[in-house]
Amino acid sequence: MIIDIFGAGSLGLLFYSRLAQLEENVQLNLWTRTEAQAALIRQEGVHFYPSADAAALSQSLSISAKGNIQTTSHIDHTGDWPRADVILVTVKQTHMTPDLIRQLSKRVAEHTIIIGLQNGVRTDQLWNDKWKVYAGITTEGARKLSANTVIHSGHGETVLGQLVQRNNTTDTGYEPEVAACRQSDAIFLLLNLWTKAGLSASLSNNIEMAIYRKLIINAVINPLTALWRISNGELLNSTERISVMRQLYEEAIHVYDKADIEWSESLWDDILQVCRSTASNTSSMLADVQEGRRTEIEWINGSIVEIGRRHQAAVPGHEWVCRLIEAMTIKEAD
Ligand SMILES: NC(=O)C1=CN([C@@H]2O[C@H](COP(=O)(O)OP(=O)(O)OC[C@H]3O[C@@H](n4cnc5c(N)ncnc54)[C@H](OP(=O)(O)O)[C@@H]3O)[C@@H](O)[C@H]2O)C=CC1
Ligand SMILES: CC(C)(CO)C(=O)C(=O)O
Repeated sequence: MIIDIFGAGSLGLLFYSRLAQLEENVQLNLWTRTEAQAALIRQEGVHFYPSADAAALSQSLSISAKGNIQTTSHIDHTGDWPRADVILVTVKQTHMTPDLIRQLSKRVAEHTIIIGLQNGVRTDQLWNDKWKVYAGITTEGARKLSANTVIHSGHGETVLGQLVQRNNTTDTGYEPEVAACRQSDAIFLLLNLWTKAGLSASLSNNIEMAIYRKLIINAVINPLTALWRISNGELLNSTERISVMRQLYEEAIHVYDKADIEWSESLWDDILQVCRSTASNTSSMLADVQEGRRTEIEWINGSIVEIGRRHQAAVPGHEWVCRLIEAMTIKEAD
């Protein structure tokens, strides 16, 4: 099986390190942005900490480079390479440019499955509608320490479900009846490999619900941790913080109701539980702000604002956090 990974950041290096350890007949192609990173990984491989505890004890595994490690700009010179069976897209929403999609298209054949692992949702039409695109909603935690060092900081699970794209007349951009879609054999092979690699994954018949559940979790936790510069667990340390979280939550479910987006009664408790179970985490948005990188706010709270706008539902809290976060990072943005 040929598996391409686009983006050698935290998640990309995690999947690469896990899959590279398999004895199975897997051809890996890892696509980086810079030649410096590709050269370093080709030369030294990846230093992989399989857990946060292993990182605390400085016990990393040395993963030798396996397969091809190249920059995405090299992709135009790989015309005769066999196309990928599976493409894991592990760049951020901010990196999903038309140029990246064009480069990725060079690796796509009719049978190729593309799995996007981004947080947040897009309201624009990104993918070629002939491609088999899946969403991967993951609670795995990964943290890149250097260009070739990564920690598997939290063991979670990944839910995969096929997105059936349709035209722009809908709220979500995707058909909900994914159960009807024929799941390709490659996805089952991938799930099997994923399990052998020590990762947990399953297929969902209602990926929409998983996507919008994760969206609210991120929309409540990420901007507030970034604004207050606190860990996820510290959100629960005062009633004032919890009441701001609650406002964002209530605005979001009001929008979901107006837009007919399904949500579960346990959602508020789920958010509190994520704060507890990832208590020491630096949220990805706080990490972006600390590093001066552009955040994914536009695809997280920004999508809630956009759906609210289309359904005349007021979302002042989400509008404010978008403005506050955008103003925090704008001068550092690349
Ligand atoms: N990390 C985690 O635990 C989780 C992350 N997610 C989601 O997964 C996505 C990825 O997150 P994460 O791995 O943390 O992000 P990172 O920023 O660590 O990784 C993104 C990588 O994409 C690379 N990249 C950017 N543009 C290109 C390009 N044109 N060609 C090739 N590579 C490129 C970046 O390279 P460079 O560094 O050189 O710019 C970077 O290494 C996000 O949407 C995030 O919200 C979801 C759940 C958990
Ligand atoms: C679930 C959560 C909030 C964990 O940190 C996350 O997905 C993120 O930081 O982006």
